[in-house]
Amino acid sequence: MREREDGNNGVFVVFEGIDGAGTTTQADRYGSFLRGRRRLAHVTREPSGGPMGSLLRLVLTQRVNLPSRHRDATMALLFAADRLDHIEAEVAPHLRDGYVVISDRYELSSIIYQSIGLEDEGARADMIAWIRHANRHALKPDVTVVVDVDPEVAAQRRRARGGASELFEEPELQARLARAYLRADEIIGGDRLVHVDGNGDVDTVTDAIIRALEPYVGEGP
Ligand SMILES: Nc1ncnc2c1ncn2[C@@H]1O[C@H](COP(=O)(O)OP(=O)(O)O)[C@@H](O)[C@H]1O
Ligand SMILES: Cc1cn([C@H]2C[C@H](O)[C@@H](COP(=O)(O)OP(=O)(O)O)O2)c(=O)[nH]c1=O
Repeated sequence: MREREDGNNGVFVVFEGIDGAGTTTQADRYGSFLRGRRRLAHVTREPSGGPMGSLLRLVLTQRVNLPSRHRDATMALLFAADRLDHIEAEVAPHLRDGYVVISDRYELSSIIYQSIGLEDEGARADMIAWIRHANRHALKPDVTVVVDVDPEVAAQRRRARGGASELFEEPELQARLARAYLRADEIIGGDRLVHVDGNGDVDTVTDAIIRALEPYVGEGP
């Protein structure tokens, strides 16, 4: 356990990937693995369960519609606001208490999803810089795990999971998102990021995640 400059003792881990990559499954399993090793672990997700996160869930399920002209920017601002609320209400208090906090999605989702609609490289780079600026007060994760999965595999898993499809769940868009996640290091160079192949069965992926995170989280209390 480390005493960080910001007074947090815990470790902040983020799981990222396209829809159906298995991040929810793997975040839960990693939390259970840590608890089995007698570590304090708290699993959470974005959009959060707070007021802005609840509004975002209504947008994602298309029960609330945002103005179409600046939808990406509006979404990025809502996600950034939800993130600050999530940190203050849930992430930071657990880190202060020494927990490993595992968030299913965080800033990288905003960077990738809210810029993917821009075809022009320059316009996309500008948008990413603006999103990062909007998130400048958000605590940096100690490590982000990107669970890379072929879009066809993820689509199959979403079908098996069932439920209504959400805002971003179109095959062509998901394929572009998968390519963007593979290149995440180029986008957020400097931040600690590890890639794990998420195409295997659940246990194989969990084992790979445990190995990849060991240098950052450790195994013992
Ligand atoms: N490695 C895996 N192999 C097969 N099915 C998986 C795997 N990981 C997750 N699933 C299943 O795929 C569906 C989507 O997984 P989920 O964890 O909800 O994905 P995400 O949170 O990334 O959208 C769920 O029904 C889950 O049980
Ligand atoms: C946190 C975050 C999520 N999202 C999107 C990604 C997902 O499509 C959706 C989260 O929905 P969720 O139901 O959690 O999807 P999944 O379990 O499949 O990951 O919100 C953004 O576009 N920007 C963000 O900053």
